[in-house]
Amino acid sequence: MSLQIQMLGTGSAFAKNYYNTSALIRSTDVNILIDCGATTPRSLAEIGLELDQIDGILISHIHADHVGGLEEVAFRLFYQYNQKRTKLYVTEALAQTLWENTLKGGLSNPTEGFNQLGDYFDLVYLEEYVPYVIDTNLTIEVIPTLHINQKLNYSIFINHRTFYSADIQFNKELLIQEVVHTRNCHTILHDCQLSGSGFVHTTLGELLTLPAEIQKRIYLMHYDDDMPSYYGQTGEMTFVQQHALIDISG
Ligand SMILES: O=c1ccn([C@@H]2O[C@@H]3COP(=O)(O)O[C@H]3[C@H]2O)c(=O)[nH]1
Ligand SMILES: [Zn+2]
Ligand SMILES: [Zn+2]
Repeated sequence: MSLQIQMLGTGSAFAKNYYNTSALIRSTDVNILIDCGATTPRSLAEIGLELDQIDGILISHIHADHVGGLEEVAFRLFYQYNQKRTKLYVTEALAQTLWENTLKGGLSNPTEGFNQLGDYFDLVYLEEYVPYVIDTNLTIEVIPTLHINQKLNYSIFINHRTFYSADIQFNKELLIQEVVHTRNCHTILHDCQLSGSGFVHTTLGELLTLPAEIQKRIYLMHYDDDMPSYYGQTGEMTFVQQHALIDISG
């Protein structure tokens, strides 16, 4: 069984040298996208993956660097790919706000009679903390995490053993207790704000307070353009590079 994560982008919301952070889960049988920022369609084109080769899209939260490419994907699947549909993995609450507050303006179409998210995507509602089996080799689970006060946000477990933070404020207890001690995740993909105070993201300084044994499992993503100047300053953690493939089959 082959299971890999390919980073489509590794940059922060404001990075210009790196695409928006998003990832492709590539299993033997399916390709599942985690988030779809404004730059994600370009990154997919660069790796030669057609939109109709994506079996589903999982959304963490509705900031534009995570959902800004969804309108393009929806339109292109419909108009360029012969009304091809893909699955959208979301909690019901997130689906509601994703449509009402992000996509409705562009995607609603009175002529076609389109006025809901389900007119473009096959909605698969995820329950928080409930593993969802995509196929025999791939299970995903979303857990609510804190990013912006009172805004829906999810982090993701892949096959129980890989943790994808998406955008979160530092949560040391979650990482130590749940991610490492309870689940023994071998791979942790974590957002990382390199300078300044965190406020809505996890900072490099915060991640450096983790034990080395945990740092060894961490790939840093969602970084700013000054990332190269931090080489050698990330303890046991590694910057994941755009388009890099990480084997998570273990
Ligand atoms: O309360 C707020 C809300 C937002 N922001 C900035 O806007 C960005 C939106 O995308 P992001 O979540 O990747 O990163 C966020 C931050 O850079 C912030 O600093 N404080
Ligand atoms: Zn972001
Ligand atoms: Zn965000």
